[in-house]
Amino acid sequence: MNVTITPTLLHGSVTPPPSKSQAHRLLLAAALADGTSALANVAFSQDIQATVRCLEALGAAVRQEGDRLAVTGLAGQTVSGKELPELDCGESGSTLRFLIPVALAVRGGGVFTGHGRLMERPQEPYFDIFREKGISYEQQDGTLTVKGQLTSGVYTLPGNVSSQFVTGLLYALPLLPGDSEIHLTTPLESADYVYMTMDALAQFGVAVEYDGERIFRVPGNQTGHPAAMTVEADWSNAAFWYAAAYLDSKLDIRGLNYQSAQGDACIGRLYWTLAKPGEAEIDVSGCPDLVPPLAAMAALRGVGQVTRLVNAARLRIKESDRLATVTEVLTALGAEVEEHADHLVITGKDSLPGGVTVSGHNDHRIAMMAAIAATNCAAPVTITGAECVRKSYPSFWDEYVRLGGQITVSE
Ligand SMILES: O=C(O)C1=C[C@@H](OP(=O)(O)O)[C@@H](O)[C@H](O)C1
Ligand SMILES: C=C(OP(=O)(O)O)C(=O)O
Repeated sequence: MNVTITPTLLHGSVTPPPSKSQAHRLLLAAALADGTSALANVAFSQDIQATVRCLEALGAAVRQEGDRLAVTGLAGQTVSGKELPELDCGESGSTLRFLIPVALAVRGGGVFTGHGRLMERPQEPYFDIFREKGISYEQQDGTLTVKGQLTSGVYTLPGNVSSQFVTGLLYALPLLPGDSEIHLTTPLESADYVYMTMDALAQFGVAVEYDGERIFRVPGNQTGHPAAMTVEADWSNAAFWYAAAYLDSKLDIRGLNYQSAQGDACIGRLYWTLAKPGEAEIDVSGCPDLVPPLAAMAALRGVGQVTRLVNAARLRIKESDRLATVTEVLTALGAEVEEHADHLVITGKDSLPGGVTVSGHNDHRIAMMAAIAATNCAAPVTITGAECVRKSYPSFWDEYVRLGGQITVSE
């Protein structure tokens, strides 16, 4: 699907969709608990559909009524069958990395498949652990099979490849009979995502400890208890509407929790950082998903205003190489962006020429960035593969139109 945008500012009120990261976490905790949990305000983005499908494949029962889910957890159930479960993770890195250790703990392994770029995204921190612990793994033709007995003990891994490995272990290790520890060999990046994990586990009565530096202590033998939870609005996707507002759209962004555990809530603070004149440097190691909206803001910050988005190496291993795709798309629109190995330097302008076709790179956050930057372009912008927003925000284009955005859709 191609979307052609005739540039116009947006106006009106908008409530961001339910948080994808929080929904993944609550679903996992519910699926491992010893009873039926009630989750409200769940949106069925492709990534959440992937997590639901995989949890069902592991043996949890999920019943849907509108945006509510009743999830009956696995704890205490005897899962029949010796076959390894088949887990189709779609394009969701969270689903894959959260469920690899969980599948080992509850089913002795699994056969994981993925689409798009998913199976090319790194899993080495797990593979290194598996070699040390005698768990077999084999990756070929887009399928990853893991098999073995996960045992309690010390798990050593880097903290700067993806926090998703730590989250996966924090779900799996409490299920084992003995106590475990996670030792990080490098500082933890995206730390707020791990705090969000600990928060979700705590809601279901599972306790883990973090020293704030390199060590997690995870008591074993923990069974979570069911809970009733409502998924918060998504700060990572709210950031695109913040970017639109920064670029002069008149938006009332509603429904957000300002005390949220979502690290991307810092977009509120970063908005004001970019509103001040002068060179700005933003360390994005804790909030990598904000780079596309921040880059759109920086590109239109005002003539000659320099913004540096630093500590961004991990952006290269997302749905696309986001340092390359942010640079390519914004440059095509007429922005001034320098791509470096682990950072971007963006020099602001007052408006962009547009008048081009750009690829969404099968990356929801790149397509949404282009849509927001297009509000400040002089000539129409076409985004190819625009349906990729479904990964986290299926209603994005409907909302864009509802807010006055002018688009035409073609195949
Ligand atoms: O745990 C999560 O929900 C996520 C963690 C982050 O990944 P990294 O920890 O790999 O940076 C983030 O980019 C991703 O969109 C969601
Ligand atoms: C990187 C993302 O998700 P995941 O790693 O779960 O695929 C994202 O939503 O931007």
